[in-house]
Amino acid sequence: MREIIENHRHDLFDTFFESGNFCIVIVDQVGFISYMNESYCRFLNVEKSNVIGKHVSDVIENSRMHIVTQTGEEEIADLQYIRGSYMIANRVPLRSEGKIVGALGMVLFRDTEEWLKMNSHIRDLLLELKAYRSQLDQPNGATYSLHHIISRSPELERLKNKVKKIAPGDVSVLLRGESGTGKELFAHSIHHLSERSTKPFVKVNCAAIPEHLLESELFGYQEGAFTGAKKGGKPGKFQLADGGTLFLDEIGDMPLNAQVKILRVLQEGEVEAVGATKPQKVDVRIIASTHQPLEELIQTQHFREDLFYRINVVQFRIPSLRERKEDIPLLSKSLLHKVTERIGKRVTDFDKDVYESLKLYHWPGNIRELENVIESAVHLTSTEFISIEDLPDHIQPNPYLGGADESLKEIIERTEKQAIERAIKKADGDKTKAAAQLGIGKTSLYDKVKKYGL
Ligand SMILES: Nc1ncnc2c1ncn2[C@@H]1O[C@H](COP(=O)(O)OP(=O)(O)OP(=O)(O)O)[C@@H](O)[C@H]1O
Repeated sequence: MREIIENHRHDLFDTFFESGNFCIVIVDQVGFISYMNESYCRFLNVEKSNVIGKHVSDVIENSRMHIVTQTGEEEIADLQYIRGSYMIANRVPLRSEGKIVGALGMVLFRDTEEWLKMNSHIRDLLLELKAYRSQLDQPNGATYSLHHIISRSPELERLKNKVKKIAPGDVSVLLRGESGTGKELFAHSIHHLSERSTKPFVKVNCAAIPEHLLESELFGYQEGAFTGAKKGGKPGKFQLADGGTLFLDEIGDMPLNAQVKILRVLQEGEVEAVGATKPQKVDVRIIASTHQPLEELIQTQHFREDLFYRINVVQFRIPSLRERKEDIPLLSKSLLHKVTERIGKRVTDFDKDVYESLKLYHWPGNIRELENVIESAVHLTSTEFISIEDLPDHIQPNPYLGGADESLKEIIERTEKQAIERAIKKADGDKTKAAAQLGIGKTSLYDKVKKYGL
């Protein structure tokens, strides 16, 4: 930096002072002009050669440069009436070896028009920023995007890539997978990546709404539609999702009569609120999810085939956690971070053998279950690390099973040795008694004692 200044002092001076639209003037300690750049000369309509050496008050109307050299106080963004309008200027005293040797003046805006233009430009940008901020603050219902889906397995990476491809369109998506595999996260992510991302994302838990309320929940009702109906009526989930995405969670649990009605809305693009006299246009993208075998439900007439084809345009199967065990360490770390942040306890990692145990378990509840296990371990641990003992019993490795790389013969022999040892100890060294307790002959016991060197 220093080198640049030393070596190119003149060029730098010219670049800064002479280029662009800045108007710059430098005066000595009593206010005589030592320098005025081209831009300022043009603005004042004066010749450079004529102004150097003149007193600033003779050249610039209402100048305060000579005052600043006296007061030693800088004046920032000061309004100065000049050539019929106000300009905005900075005036800074120049010091050398502690003494004021002059002052530098710089016109920021040559008239208030220029300032107003800039002002309105900035205001416009600020308004735009505010609009974006309020859009972000106004939750549209979709909180998660693809980067919240933690994974390293090729299966999930492939899935994420496919999601990126189909998200922008309007096709209906059916998400399948066991409970807790992350279907809802994927639904959020699809919405986020779609052109509807600024519009609402509305979730309907089809399994949780009582059958008699389903119709009014989904399609809304008009004022006075039934006793107890709210004044002014109530919009349904379809109306709330208008322009955005409707996520039909657990669609396999939806009653048949509601299936018929949903199908009609999807076919006609219109909903009829309970008690309404005419239908209302709605534009929603459907994402449905299920852990149920819909094809079997169709066979047993619990799910309508026509609705199935309507929602099953693109289908994704989210693999269970046991099918992607390589995701477990990364997921566990990320969930540990999430849990510790939520409950405010400092726990930073897992002992190495914990990862092994987590990989051996079959995770019927998938990631939701993993999160619960981690949360309980965080509560139980008294150190910064989670150890095997902090895991629930059913996840702790079975001591008889041993490590994953042991052969069946090794596991059997190790277990046999431990059982014989324990029986002999229990019988206070009486081998006849120990053999009887184990249900084997005395000779057989002696052979094994010899074999295992007991
Ligand atoms: N890949 C992942 N990375 C991080 N968190 C995940 C991941 N997958 C799922 N989760 C978390 O696991 C929990 C269950 O996920 P989600 O609700 O999306 O599953 P689901 O398949 O919709 O379950 P259900 O069928 O029971 O509704 C949530 O807390 C979610 O944040």
